[in-house]
Amino acid sequence: MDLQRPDSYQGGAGPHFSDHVLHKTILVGDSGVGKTSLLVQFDQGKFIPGSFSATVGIGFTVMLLGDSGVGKTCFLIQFKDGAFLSGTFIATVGIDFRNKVVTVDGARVKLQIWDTAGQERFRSVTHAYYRDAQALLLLYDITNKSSFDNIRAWLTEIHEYAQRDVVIMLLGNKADVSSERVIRSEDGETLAREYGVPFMETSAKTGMNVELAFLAIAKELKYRAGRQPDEPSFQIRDYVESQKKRPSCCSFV
Ligand SMILES: Nc1nc2c(ncn2[C@@H]2O[C@H](COP(=O)(O)OP(=O)(O)OP(=O)(O)O)[C@@H](O)[C@H]2O)c(=O)[nH]1
Repeated sequence: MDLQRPDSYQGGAGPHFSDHVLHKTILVGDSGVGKTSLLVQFDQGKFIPGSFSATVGIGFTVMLLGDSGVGKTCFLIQFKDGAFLSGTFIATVGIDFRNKVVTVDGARVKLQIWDTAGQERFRSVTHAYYRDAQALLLLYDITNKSSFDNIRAWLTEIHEYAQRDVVIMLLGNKADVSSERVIRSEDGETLAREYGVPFMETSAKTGMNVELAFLAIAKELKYRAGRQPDEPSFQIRDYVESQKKRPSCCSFV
């Protein structure tokens, strides 16, 4: 396999993405062969010895789901690197992943985030990964009605393939494109309430609520993993409602 960095790649920390080209590559192989180390070496130009998750102490797996083109890859890259991939849209093939460590109430929590292909033809591949996920971020595109209409079908699949107590969050992405909005924020809220899941609108372009989505998930999972006696109870829906930002302009056509 010949891994070519994009022309704009300069090495080191920080985003260096070409505006026009996005290469998507999947690393496959048995557990422990060094897929993560290879990815870190390519991304940061260094080898991190020892077990990453062992060093961090606590880790969770989060999966991004939703129709093709809703912005899952951009959402992940905005969270991981603080950059937005504009330009040509290249659909994800199969599954891809990134790690990021976040700090929750003073503790370091590693999130391993799986970016799945939204296209129907990859569904059987992605189903195989559902059971390993502790949280699912389910995205639709506020400018694309069918991506919203398909949320019920996604939830049916989730109930069929995922863990019974998986944490689910519904996200209406591309909230920055208010002029092309076709799904009202209230519609997202109503659907989320019906299924008892937290909801917010996000923008992988501006970064609105992107970090909050992952932080809320990390808080909920850490809370579930081992609540300390003096720790107050954590309600993810209340937390999201109190913290989320709303799009500044709410024009609706
Ligand atoms: N304006 C705007 N565009 C976005 C946003 N998120 C993604 N896009 C654009 O939407 C297109 C699709 O984004 P991707 O992140 O590749 O979509 P995906 O959900 O990963 O698609 P699949 O890999 O096929 O499942 C790209 O052209 C992005 O630039 C957003 O928040 N705002």
